[in-house]
Amino acid sequence: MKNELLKIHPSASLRGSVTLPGDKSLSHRALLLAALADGTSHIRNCLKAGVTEAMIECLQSLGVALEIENGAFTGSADLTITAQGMSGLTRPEKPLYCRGSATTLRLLAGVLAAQQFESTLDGNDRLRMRPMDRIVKPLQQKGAVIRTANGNAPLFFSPGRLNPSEHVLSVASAQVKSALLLSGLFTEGKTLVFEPHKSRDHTERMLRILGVPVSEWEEPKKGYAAEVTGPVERIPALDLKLPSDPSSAAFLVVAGLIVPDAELQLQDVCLNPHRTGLLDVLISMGANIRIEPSPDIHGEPTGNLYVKSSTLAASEIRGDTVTRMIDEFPIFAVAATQATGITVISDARELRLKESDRISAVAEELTKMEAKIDTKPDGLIIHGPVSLKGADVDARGDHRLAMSLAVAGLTAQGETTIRGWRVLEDSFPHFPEMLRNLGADVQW
Ligand SMILES: O=C(O)C1=C[C@@H](OP(=O)(O)O)[C@@H](O)[C@H](O)C1
Ligand SMILES: C=C(OP(=O)(O)O)C(=O)O
Repeated sequence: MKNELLKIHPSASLRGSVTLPGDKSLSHRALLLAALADGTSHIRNCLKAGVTEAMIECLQSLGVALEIENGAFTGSADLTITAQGMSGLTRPEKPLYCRGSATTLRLLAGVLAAQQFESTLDGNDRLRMRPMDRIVKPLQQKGAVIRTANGNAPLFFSPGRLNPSEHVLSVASAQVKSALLLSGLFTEGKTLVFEPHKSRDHTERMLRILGVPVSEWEEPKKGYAAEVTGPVERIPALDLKLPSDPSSAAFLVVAGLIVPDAELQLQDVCLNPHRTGLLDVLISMGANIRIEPSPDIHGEPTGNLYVKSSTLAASEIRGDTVTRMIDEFPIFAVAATQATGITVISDARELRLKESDRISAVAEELTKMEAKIDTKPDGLIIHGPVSLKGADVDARGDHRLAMSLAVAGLTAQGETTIRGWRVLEDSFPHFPEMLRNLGADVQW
């Protein structure tokens, strides 16, 4: 098949300034809250990629009117969304298909659990393998009526009455926390969620700027609390310009560090403190990254990043840092192959439950490029620095693995070919083009 392979050759230099697509997590929340708002919302710089297209299609099936203003597939789009308020969604005629996006499915679950109509949430084969009990059980505890296929998608929702509830999560998860807080908007009384480490708090921040109070505190035994009180009668229409995605920025940050003569500027990146784990870790490893903060955008810290080629030293990562860089481990592993010493990642069992088993997949694919990586049940041990060798590698249906392998290819001797690379269109459709514009030798 034509264009089946992405081919990468080593790059001596990478230079330029880029604006990345809108943040994936913020785009999901903005779309969903706009679908519950009163009237017409405007979302600028919304991520326009596979995962948000899934959310857009699901919302259209729920009766929400969406217009994509600039139309072009640029990685971001300006959207106009017209909705009928908190009780304005309508019964979908067919199952809502979330492709491979757990964020889409889990956030929607929180809202569908509260509707007075039946609906079904489903996804692709990989999403059907990911654990959904983590949202289904607490939502059932609140009174939601949900049937599953053994704790996995598809999820079948029937009308139920939601009760106030308290949940103590065993693993920090912004998707689970957000699903519960969203269901709390439809619950008479309090919905309270504790998590052991604080995960990204975009839902809390966005609800607050829309005038919905969210209380947060910390308790010694139960952890970090987030609480909403419902029912919320009305959400005003949104008018938001979203900052760029730090998880997409991560690929260019690492490319800028490991390519020999590199100097990159990344504009308007979301710097929510629960997303900046990778930057903190890389800086502690000696990375030449300058962060220039700009004024907050709609309650989210934002800034420009300046990255230059660097010499890295190995690091140990565990605990809440894992939560703060949960999507960045595939690309972090590439950086660690170039760092002097042994990098150890622990407490990261969750990585086995993402788009791929990111512990095995990262180790196996980078080993094909002659990286020295051992796996543990809860993480990776990476020995560096090694001279990577170009190889024939596989994205395994995981957008973040595809882009990480492409960045590894920029420093590998010879040619790296990536099978199944188009999966990167799930979150960053213009990544290969952007790399090429910065001076990389990338072909497809
Ligand atoms: O809430 C979100 O937007 C997300 C939360 C994280 O998942 P978990 O909640 O499963 O940790 C992250 O991996 C995902 O890409 C986006
Ligand atoms: C894990 C991810 O997404 P999701 O859980 O939404 O599929 C990701 O984007 O890296």
